[in-house]
Amino acid sequence: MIGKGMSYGALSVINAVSTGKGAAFGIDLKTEATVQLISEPEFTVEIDGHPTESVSLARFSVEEVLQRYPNAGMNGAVIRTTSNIPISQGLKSSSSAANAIISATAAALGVTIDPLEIGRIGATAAIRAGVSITGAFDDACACQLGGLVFTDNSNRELLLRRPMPEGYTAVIHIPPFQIRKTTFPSEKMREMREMVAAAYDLAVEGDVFSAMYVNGRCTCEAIGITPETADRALSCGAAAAGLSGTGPATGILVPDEGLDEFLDRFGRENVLLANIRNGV
Ligand SMILES: Nc1ncnc2c1ncn2[C@@H]1O[C@H](COP(=O)(O)OP(=O)(O)OP(=O)(O)O)[C@@H](O)[C@H]1O
Ligand SMILES: O=C(O)C1=C[C@@H](O)[C@@H](O)[C@H](O)C1
Repeated sequence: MIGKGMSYGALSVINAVSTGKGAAFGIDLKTEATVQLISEPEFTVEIDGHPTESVSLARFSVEEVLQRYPNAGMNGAVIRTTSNIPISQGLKSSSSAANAIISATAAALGVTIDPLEIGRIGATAAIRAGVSITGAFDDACACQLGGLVFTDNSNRELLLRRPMPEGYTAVIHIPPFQIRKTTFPSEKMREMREMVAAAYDLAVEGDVFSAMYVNGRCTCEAIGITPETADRALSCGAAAAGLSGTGPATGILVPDEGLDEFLDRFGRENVLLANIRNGV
C-alpha cells in the first residue's frame, strides 16, 4: 500500500504563540511525500538532503492517521520526503511535511481526509514531536489551502480565509542559523500579547502589510534580535516585511514591477524567491 501526498509552504502574518490566534499565507515552495504502509510496527524515514534531522514528526504523522483506521491492519511505514523549504527558519517546513505525509498516508489507505482535518492531525503530531508550540494550525491551513488564513490554534478552527493582494513576489531572507521550537522564548512572546493582538486586528481589517511588520518586530524582541532585515527591505522598496513564524527568516513582499531594482539594492545573497499561492 503506497500513497503520495504534497503540500506547500507559507509565511507568517501573525505568530500565534502570543494569543493562540495566528495568520499566515501560502507560497509555492513545496514538499512531496511517499508513504508505504506495512503491517509490522516499524518505521523507516528518509528526509531527502537532511540525514540528521529528527524523524519523529514524520513517524507521528503516519501513526496519528493509522490510529484513526485500526481496521486497515497497518502498523508501520517507509516514509520519504523531498522539500525545497529550509528547515527551522520560520518557513513552515514542519507543517508542510506533516500535511504531505498525512495526505500520502490517506492515499495509501485509499481514504480521503478533509484539508482542515489534515491540519488538526498534523498539529497533534507536531506537538508530540516537539516541533510546534501551539500546533501551528494556522501554518497547516496556509500550506494546505493557500490564501491568507486566520485561525484559532487553541481550538484548531479556521476563522477566516481570503486571497492575498495580487502583484507581489515573496522574497525570503534566510540567515545562516536555525531556531528550534525547544529554544524559542514563548513566555517573552506572550508578554507582548497586546501588541500582537492589535496587529492581528489590523490584518483582519485589511492592513496585512502593517500587521506583518508589527508582528515581526514583536517576535524579534522576544528572540533578542533586531528587525534590521525588515527595516532594510522596506527602505529598499518592499511593500511589506516581517520576521516569519519563530524566525529567523524574514518574509518580504515586493511589487513585481520593482523586483529587479529591489534585489539590486537589497542584495541577492541568502535570498529565496517564491510566488504567493492563493489556492483555489
Ligand atoms: N521534509 C521534511 N520531512 C520530514 N520532516 C520534516 C521535514 N521538514 C521538517 N521536518 C520536521 O520538522 C522539524 C523542524 O520543525 P521546526 O518547527 O523547527 O521548523 P519549521 O516548521 O520550518 O519552522 P516554523 O514552524 O517556525 O515555520 C525537523 O526537525 C523535522 O523533524
Ligand atoms: O509552533 C507554533 O505553534 C507556531 C510557530 C510559528 O510558525 C508561528 O507562526 C505559528 O503561528 C505558531
